[in-house]
Amino acid sequence: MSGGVGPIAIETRDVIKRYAGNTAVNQVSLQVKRGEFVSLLGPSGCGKTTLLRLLGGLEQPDEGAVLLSGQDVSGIPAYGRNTNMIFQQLALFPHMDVFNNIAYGLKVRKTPKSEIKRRVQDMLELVQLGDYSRRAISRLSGGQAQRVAIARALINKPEVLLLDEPLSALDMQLRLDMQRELKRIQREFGGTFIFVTHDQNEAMNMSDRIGVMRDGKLLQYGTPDEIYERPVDSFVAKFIGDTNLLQVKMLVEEEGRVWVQAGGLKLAVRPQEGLPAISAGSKASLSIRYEYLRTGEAANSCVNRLEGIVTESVYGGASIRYTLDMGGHIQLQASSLYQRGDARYAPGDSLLIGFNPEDGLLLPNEASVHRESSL
Ligand SMILES: Nc1ncnc2c1ncn2[C@@H]1O[C@H](COP(=O)(O)OP(=O)(O)OP(=O)(O)O)[C@@H](O)[C@H]1O
Repeated sequence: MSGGVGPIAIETRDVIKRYAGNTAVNQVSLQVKRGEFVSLLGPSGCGKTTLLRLLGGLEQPDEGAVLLSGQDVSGIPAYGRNTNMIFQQLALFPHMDVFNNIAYGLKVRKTPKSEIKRRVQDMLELVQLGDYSRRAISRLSGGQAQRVAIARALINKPEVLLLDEPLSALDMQLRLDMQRELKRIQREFGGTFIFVTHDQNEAMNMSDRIGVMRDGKLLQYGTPDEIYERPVDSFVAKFIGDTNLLQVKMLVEEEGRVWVQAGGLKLAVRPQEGLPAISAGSKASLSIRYEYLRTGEAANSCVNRLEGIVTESVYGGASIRYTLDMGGHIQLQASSLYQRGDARYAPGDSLLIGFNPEDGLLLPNEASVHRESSL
């Protein structure tokens, strides 16, 4: 298989899946290109696993269609599709060694022995377990077992590999290592991987595109940059990264700026491209990422300048996070890059903070928009 991103590998069209009165997946349309690494991200119960199982044929849609390489595969069970799945419980065969675990799919298909040997060896090289062929499964570390599961799932060259939180049982350091490993394996193998996680950092670290889900809906589908910088609503803004969300009232739009009011504060923000216009007098959310708020000297040159009282100061090595009381029950958090010798503020200090119109994002309050970033 060649690397790079190609035509659409797998796709859902308005897929709906219901369980006894509960709509687990609600009209989801998703397109994943060949060679992409896509994560499905969202809180517990939002429908990620159900969507993955629909892609893999472990569930069938009540409405809508699933297409694999342009062919409608709705109704075709998992064994009839050229997809494969890895679960959190890796389900390796404990009584077989590494070789036989990986070879299993080929043996079932009665592949000639010499070919099995060659392809298992290729897979062992891919996952960097070249010398582990005869090792018992019980004698593998957590990370090695993950690699065996990946090799076993890839040996039949599935068009799409579906991964359901396979790293969530690993401790933090190993989990970070395996994130990098999975990306490397995906690049070398050149396949299409779809990965379910509820960990936003994991999704950001690994993905070409992220699908953010909530209540069975795909709220937004885009690159990590798009999702972080242009979230479609306040839920996505808060779910990915740290952000201040202020309830604001729209005042007027003038000279390319929208003036909004939050408590006693009047703030200028840039009108939003690609989002529905919010009319004067109505309510919206203003999202300002912690790191977009400048503090101290740096705030002086900002269009919006505000004075707050520090209520908390948390030292994080490379940065400091301040919590500020802005009066009128408004609290803001600001994260400043920190180098030894920089000014530091303590609880009780007054601190000037600021941001420019382009660093504030006005968002509709509800998840009332459903936008897919253009492919
Ligand atoms: N087999 C089933 N029968 C009944 N309800 C189900 C079934 N599978 C899932 N659901 C329901 O569908 C909804 C979506 O579940 P799903 O497992 O897809 O969510 P998820 O986002 O993967 O959650 P988690 O991160 O907790 O695994 C939930 O309300 C769940 O209870």
